Amino acid sequence: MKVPPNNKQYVKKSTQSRNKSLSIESSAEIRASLGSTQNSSFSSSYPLKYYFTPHIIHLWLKNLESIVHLNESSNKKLNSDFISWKWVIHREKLKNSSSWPQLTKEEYSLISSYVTSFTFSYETLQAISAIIYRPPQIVKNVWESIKSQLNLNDPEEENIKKTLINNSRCLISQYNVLLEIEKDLMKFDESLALLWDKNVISPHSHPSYKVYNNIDSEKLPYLKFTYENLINCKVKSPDSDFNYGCDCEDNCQTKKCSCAKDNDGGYPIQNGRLIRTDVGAIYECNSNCKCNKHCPYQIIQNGGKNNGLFEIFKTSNKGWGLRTLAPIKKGTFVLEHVGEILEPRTAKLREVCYEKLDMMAYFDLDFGFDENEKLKVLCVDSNYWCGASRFLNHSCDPNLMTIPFFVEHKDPRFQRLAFFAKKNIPNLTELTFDYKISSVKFECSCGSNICRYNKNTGKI
Ligand SMILES: C[S@@+](CC[C@H](N)C(=O)[O-])C[C@H]1O[C@@H](n2cnc3c(N)ncnc32)[C@H](O)[C@@H]1O
Repeated sequence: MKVPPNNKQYVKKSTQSRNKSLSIESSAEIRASLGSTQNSSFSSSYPLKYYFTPHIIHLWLKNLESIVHLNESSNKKLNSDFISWKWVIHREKLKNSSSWPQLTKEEYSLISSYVTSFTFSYETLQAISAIIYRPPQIVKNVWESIKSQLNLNDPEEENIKKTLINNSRCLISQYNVLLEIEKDLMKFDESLALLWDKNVISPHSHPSYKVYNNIDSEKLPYLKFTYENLINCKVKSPDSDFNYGCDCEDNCQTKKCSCAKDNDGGYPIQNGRLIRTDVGAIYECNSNCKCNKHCPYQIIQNGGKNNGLFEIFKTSNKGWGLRTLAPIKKGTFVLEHVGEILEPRTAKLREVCYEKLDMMAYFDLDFGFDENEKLKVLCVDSNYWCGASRFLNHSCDPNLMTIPFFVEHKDPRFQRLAFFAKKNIPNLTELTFDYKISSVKFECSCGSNICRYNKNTGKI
């Protein structure tokens, strides 16, 4: 079985941490919830993270999200059952057994508690399967037998459809996605050991960035490249009160422009360069404004698609990295950090999964929010849907810095993230920024002589 040379993917980029409320014991559990009984192939001495490509993790998470997003009260019961020690221990035991033992009384009564309080649905079935770590078919059989004892109707295909239709449109679209995902995951089950075999996994996605590897034979993982944020369907639309623009008749040539005034101390980019670094966030003109794209307050939004200037390359000690193929002047907008925008509950769920796999790939969009407003804070996940910035490594002496910015929606939740050059950056230099990780455990290979994590130079 082949194991990738370096599959450490991410570290947490936000300084704010969240509490755990849902625990995912192992991916085998999810496979079990999808009907696989071949859990023995999964036990191995290799850490779980070695088995997962960003694509697989993405599919896996999507499936899990559809399970836990039923409704508030259903979720409460499902979550508390999922994390209760009783079922955690139970799952551990089942994971180590080579065949499925007979259903226990406790498992039966757990299923029973759902039959009496929940409407049958595909999602509930999967969630129960995940809690007790049994294939959904077993759970379904028990569900049906309990229903018939209670003299209730058997779950029919039509009933399932009706339940789904009664739920939100979002859930219906998820149902189809779920079926697709299930197919994919079944394939994944069969070829688990081959996942990292270069002959089987050829590069599927074709980023429009150059890719260069003179270190080893590893190919770029299968990712979905995007230039714009993709908004997850569970995220509430921006508040329309914040969709406004300026009335400038002169293409914003005077400082009277109301968008420019949104910026503390005035619009901070002049002649294409950031003139102040103490800006909280940058506000730009947008399609609601009377100006055209030649207005001086539309710099970031017009520079984001410059993908010819970067190269994704293999570093000797940090996995893949990103470097510039042209010199960059201090203060220039370099690129936007894009990915999938998630609402806090989905983000929290993914965080738990990523933590288990020791790979974090998200930014909290928390600029301007205080500690009490965490439930409003959206998050960018760039594990799978991503831009070139996904490959930016950490440095304690970075050449990039992040600044939030707003264009179309000035709704504070929908802030976007821009990387600006902190210094003049010569051609072929690796682009880096400071992840601001507080953990002492971070094994930093930035190589800077002011490295905070290095025993000799560090302060952390
Ligand atoms: C956002 S990803 C960057 C791209 C990554 N190198 C890759 O190959 O996909 C973050 C991950 O890169 C690696 N990394 C980034 N900066 C690093 C550093 N200074 N020292 C060691 N590893 C680093 C860690 O494995 C981290 O989890």
